[in-house]
Amino acid sequence: MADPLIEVRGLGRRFDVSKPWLNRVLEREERQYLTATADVNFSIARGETFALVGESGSGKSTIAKMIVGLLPPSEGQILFDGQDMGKVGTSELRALRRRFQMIFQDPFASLNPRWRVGDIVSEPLRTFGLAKGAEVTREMERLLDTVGLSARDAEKFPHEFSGGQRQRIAIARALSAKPEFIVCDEPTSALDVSVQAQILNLMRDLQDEMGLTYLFISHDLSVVRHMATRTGVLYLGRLVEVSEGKSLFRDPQHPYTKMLLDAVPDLALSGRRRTPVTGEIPNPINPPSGCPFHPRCPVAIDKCKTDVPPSFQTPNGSAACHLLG
Ligand SMILES: Nc1ncnc2c1ncn2[C@@H]1O[C@H](COP(=O)(O)OP(=O)(O)OP(=O)(O)O)[C@@H](O)[C@H]1O
Repeated sequence: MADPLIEVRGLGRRFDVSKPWLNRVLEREERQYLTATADVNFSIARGETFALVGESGSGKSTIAKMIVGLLPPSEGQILFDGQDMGKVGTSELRALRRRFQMIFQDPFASLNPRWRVGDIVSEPLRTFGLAKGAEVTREMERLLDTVGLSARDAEKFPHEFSGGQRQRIAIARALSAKPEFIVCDEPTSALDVSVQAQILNLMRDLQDEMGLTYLFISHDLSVVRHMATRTGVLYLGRLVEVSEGKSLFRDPQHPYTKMLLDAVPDLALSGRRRTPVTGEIPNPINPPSGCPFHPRCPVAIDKCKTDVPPSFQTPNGSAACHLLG
């Protein structure tokens, strides 16, 4: 990819989930680690919406948090505009931080309930020195207008708004830092379906107007189909398939992607035979050897039990499956 804004290389994160020291000694247990993500690689081009999709616990939020610097990676690199985030100094990091923002699933939790909306939205303007004096108010009111709210809303508190309006406030706040890249972690999954569509359309309009780049995280394939320019499918912390545009939905390559799509009745099968959803997601503390999907895979071969599959080129992207090699 020419000139990606974000590059993620070999990104992994483990969590120490050991019992307290005394219990370990008494029960003769070793320390335990949970692998939330392992060897994740992808790039996001400027102006693109890269979606990460996967079931609960597949590692979506962990990746999002590492990218915005809320969680240090256990291994791998994150490059923002060519700069290795793990190697930049504090002042450079602060300057870079302004350029990427995050929108969370629950806007109520991410908005300070004791602050008025005007202060919430204008705080990044002051923090990053983007406006001074009367300019701050003018810019804050312009941002409220941009997201479909009004200047009168500036005096209110977050609890006076509906869920959709609160997400608009969170978007205005994110935009006030004048970011290039926004990580959207399940931004509409707490909202009613009709409100979801309004927020998704607002996000798309803002992207067109401002040339924003999105990492869009969702477990909802219908939402991903609406938003994504490219989609990555996560299974047990590993990226199993990446595909361009709508091709993931028309022509999925990885057996897990097929199973995931087939679990959604509204998504057309386009002539494929339905792959039945079988088995449970394994425990990430003790993941299967080889391909993590092999215990649930209807077409697994012996090699899948022993060897982690590399990523192979597919007609519209790549997929990590031995059968595609
Ligand atoms: N702080 C933590 N300590 C221990 N385990 C964690 C921690 N954070 C996440 N995990 C585990 O890491 C794995 C990935 O979690 P993550 O929240 O990234 O998944 P997700 O795909 O975002 O799921 P969801 O859609 O439910 O939020 C899960 O098994 C989760 O239990």
